[in-house]
Amino acid sequence: MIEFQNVTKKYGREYGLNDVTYSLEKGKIYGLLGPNGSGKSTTLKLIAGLVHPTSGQVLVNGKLANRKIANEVAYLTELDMFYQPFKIKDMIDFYATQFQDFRIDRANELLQFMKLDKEKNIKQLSKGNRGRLKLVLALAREASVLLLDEPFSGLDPMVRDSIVKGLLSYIDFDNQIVIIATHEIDEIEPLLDEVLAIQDGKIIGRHNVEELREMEGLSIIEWMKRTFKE
Ligand SMILES: Nc1ncnc2c1ncn2[C@@H]1O[C@H](COP(=O)(O)OP(=O)(O)OP(=O)(O)O)[C@@H](O)[C@H]1O
Repeated sequence: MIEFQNVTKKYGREYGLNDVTYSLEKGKIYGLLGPNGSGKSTTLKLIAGLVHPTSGQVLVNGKLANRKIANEVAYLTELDMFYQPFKIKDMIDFYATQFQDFRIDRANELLQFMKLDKEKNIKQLSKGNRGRLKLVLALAREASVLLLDEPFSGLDPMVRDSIVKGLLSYIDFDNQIVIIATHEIDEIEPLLDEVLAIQDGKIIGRHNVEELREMEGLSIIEWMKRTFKE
């Protein structure tokens, strides 16, 4: 379980998050949706223990989220974090030394699925293939929390669909909490259990996706247009 308790994160005078309180349960896939600068990355960084709240606290599985929480949280960042002189296989080995829950057999399977050649140098990879490699590294871990920040950026629309479907087979639906922060809502709609709308550092709406569809007849995009207008 992830708990935000009156969490504020300020960067100088700027608010990244502004007094948010909510919790997320295991076994669900959440979409964190909002415009640029709304606080999506800040939210994920707080859960990953990479930044600290200015006030309030973030708990992951009952523990304060600090650097040590990286053992339990797999985080796909929007930034390029690759060490350029490495080959893909070196990156896989490096991750295996960093994280006990990293499964090399699963990484190899994912590399095949993503059509990546282990012998390729990282610096030779196109933006799309770097995006694929980031997904491989995050999904090869058996972490209780999986954070995906813009996981499909750089991937061409032709393959996004099949990659999104492929993702499903690497998610542990009973035990993992998955949070996907993205602008590409169409592709991920079938994956999501719940959506959270974030704006100006505040959660301004939260909904179960099936209920939206069945009871209100709304797609996520329609719900968002409504939520962000209010
Ligand atoms: N390191 C930083 N220093 C100063 N301000 C920051 C920093 N990181 C984020 N902010 C500010 O905090 C707010 C939230 O930023 P955040 O990156 O969390 O938004 P986001 O929703 O992820 O945006 P995007 O969709 O553009 O990636 C923004 O106003 C941003 O300018």
